[in-house]
Amino acid sequence: MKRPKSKEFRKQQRVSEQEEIDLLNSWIQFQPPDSGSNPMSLPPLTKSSPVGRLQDNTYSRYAGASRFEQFPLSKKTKDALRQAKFVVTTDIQRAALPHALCGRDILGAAKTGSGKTLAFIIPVLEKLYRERWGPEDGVGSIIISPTRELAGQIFDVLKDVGKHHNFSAGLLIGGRKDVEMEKERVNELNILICTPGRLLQHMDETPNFDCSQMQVLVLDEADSILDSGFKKELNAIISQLPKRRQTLLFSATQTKSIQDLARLSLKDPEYLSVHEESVTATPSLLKQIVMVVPLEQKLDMLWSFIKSHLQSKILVFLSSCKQVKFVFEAFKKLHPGIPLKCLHGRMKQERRMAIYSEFCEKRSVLFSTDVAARGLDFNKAVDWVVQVDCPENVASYIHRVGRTARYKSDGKSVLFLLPSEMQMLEKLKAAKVPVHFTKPRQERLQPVSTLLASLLVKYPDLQHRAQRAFITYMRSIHLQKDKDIFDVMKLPVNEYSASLGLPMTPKIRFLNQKIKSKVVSTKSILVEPEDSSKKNVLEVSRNKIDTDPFKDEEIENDLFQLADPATNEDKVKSSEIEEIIPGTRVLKKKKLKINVHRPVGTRVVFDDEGNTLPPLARIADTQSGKEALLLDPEQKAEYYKRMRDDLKKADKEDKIIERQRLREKRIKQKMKWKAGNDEEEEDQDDNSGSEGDETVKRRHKKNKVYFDSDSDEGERNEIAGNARTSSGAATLEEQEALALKLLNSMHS
Ligand SMILES: Nc1ncnc2c1ncn2[C@@H]1O[C@H](COP(=O)(O)OP(=O)(O)OP(=O)(O)O)[C@@H](O)[C@H]1O
Repeated sequence: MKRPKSKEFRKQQRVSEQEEIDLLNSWIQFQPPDSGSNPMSLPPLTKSSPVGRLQDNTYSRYAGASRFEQFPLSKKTKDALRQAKFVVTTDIQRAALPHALCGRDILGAAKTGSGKTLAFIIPVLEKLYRERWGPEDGVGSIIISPTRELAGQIFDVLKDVGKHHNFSAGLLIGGRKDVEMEKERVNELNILICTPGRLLQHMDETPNFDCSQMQVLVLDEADSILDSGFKKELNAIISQLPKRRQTLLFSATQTKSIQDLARLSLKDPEYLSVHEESVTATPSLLKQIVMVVPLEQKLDMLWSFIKSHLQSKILVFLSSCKQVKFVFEAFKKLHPGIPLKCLHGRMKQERRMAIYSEFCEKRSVLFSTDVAARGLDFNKAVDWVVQVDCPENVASYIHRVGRTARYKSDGKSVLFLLPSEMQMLEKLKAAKVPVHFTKPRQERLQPVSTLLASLLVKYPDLQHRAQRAFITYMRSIHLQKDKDIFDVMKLPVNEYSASLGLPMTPKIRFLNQKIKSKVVSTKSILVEPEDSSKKNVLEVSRNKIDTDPFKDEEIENDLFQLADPATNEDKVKSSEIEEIIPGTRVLKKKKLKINVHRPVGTRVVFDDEGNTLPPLARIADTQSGKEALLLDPEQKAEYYKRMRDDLKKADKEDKIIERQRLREKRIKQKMKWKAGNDEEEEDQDDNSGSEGDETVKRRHKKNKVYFDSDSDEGERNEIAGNARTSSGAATLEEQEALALKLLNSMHS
């Protein structure tokens, strides 16, 4: 009984769909926007204006319309938009939709969080609908995103707005294990949302993968995809796509390179930069602060910031995976009183997605590489974006801060600049980014470096992470293109290393050890005795939240003035900055000093007060008064011989432990590798750490060798001071006992 009825119903539906499509086509063609015009300049229709086919067989104007219902869109799309509470268009939607619906190529630029996703999702759905695209037609549209998370987010929007359509869509991103299943199904999918690497993998490996009929190509974050990082992949992809297609490019920072665009063979593209006339390049509700923070104070500043914003959702950008891992692990051990998370390109895809979703839902701090810099629209607003490391350029800055203050909501951001990076301020100003330059409140800083030093003593793994974080940071600065801003030779290497809690500055082999450390103000490093560190940890976490060096009212007044180091009352000269901001590592009474420049292999000996003793003083201890000064030369020689023997013995023991540790590490890594665990690839280059696509991993593999050597360096540094001796086959327990003994003897 039901069958004929449903057949009839389907037929009826087909007829009414065809009628709707005919109407839409006539409507679109009746009064298309002039080529080269920006529909934003047209007066909007009133809310009560008649829409669609009018009585005199004409159609209403849709160029310049400001409500979705006024556009020639299918009922299915309009219903979904209404249900998702999308009623009024944003500027970029108002500008782009009329041209896109006419089938024109578009190069669209609009501020972050201004609704670019809908500006391309709607035309994709409408084009395929009007073409009556079905399962048998295969791939009709390809949407490319630079990161997996962003691809996932676009997929969610597509599912939402396209829920009444019958298209099949697939999310093709790297890091997913079900690639074989994907290969079986990919030809049945109508809309592909993908990262470049995975798409290329299908083009290369999937039998009969066919996109020769595809209609619309979209590049979200187009400038990033057209960038040299994805050049090869994109060229290979484009070469397999039909020339006759519509191409839509969107980004908050658009490419203007003719060369880039030529690769895409755009046809008379419409350049729509809707906020070009705007006074600012960033969202108007975004309050932006820039602070000069010396490298060795960055973690103190970050810690203080987190401690004073425990009720906020904070996104923290660091320049490499290894830095993210180190800061996350170290701060987690210090229990700041707010959940901490981390996100970087070396994590398993499932975990990345889970962390992304958790951060959408909960108040927390997310430490991230640039993998979260573009496009992500965290569900519940991000309160603060903190850029601990300077972004590589202004575009990157704009995308990072754009994770807050999205679509009518407000937000705040703070950028830590090194004194040597002050040029960035000029560049931001030139790019119409309104930043407020402010000085950090030194008296309210909560130093964390000494706590880190204690943690590193307690957790050798963390020390390893700190070394890697140090090396990758140095390398990231070394590799930055903009040498006006980034100069590795200007970095206070030793102070920075000490601020991470490292007892010694790791060697930086890639610089051929050319870095000369600037005048080292603190020649000694501070080490807390273990129990005192515990006490300090507790004290820090108990600290009151009322010490906020970033108080918001400070930035309210002249937030929208461009900070001008030359005219601003906070006139900044690098030399002055160093005066303004004293070193953090102020010696405190009870702290112990260890001379980091002591000869290799020298043991540090402490007196009852906890002060370090030079070797002779140790002998003097056993003598009294003047006698101590008149030491018998023979006695002295004998003492030194004994000491050398002791050291040799200790070195031998150290060496055994270290070899064992390295062996275990290698075995562990092998097992991990065998198990196909692609997470936590410790020895890989993660200098950018910002990519989520496996293509990018491939790209980085070249560097892997380079970084492996850096890591070796780190390892060597860790064991610096230990003489090389033959290996002994001690058991793990014995090694541990030995290590414990050595540690105790060092601290007793
Ligand atoms: N017309 C609209 N009405 C209400 N909300 C909208 C509208 N268009 C988009 N939004 C919302 O605005 C937010 C930002 O949109 P979207 O992520 O598309 O911005 P974007 O311009 O792509 O940002 P980015 O440059 O960072 O990628 C989203 O939460 C989205 O749901």
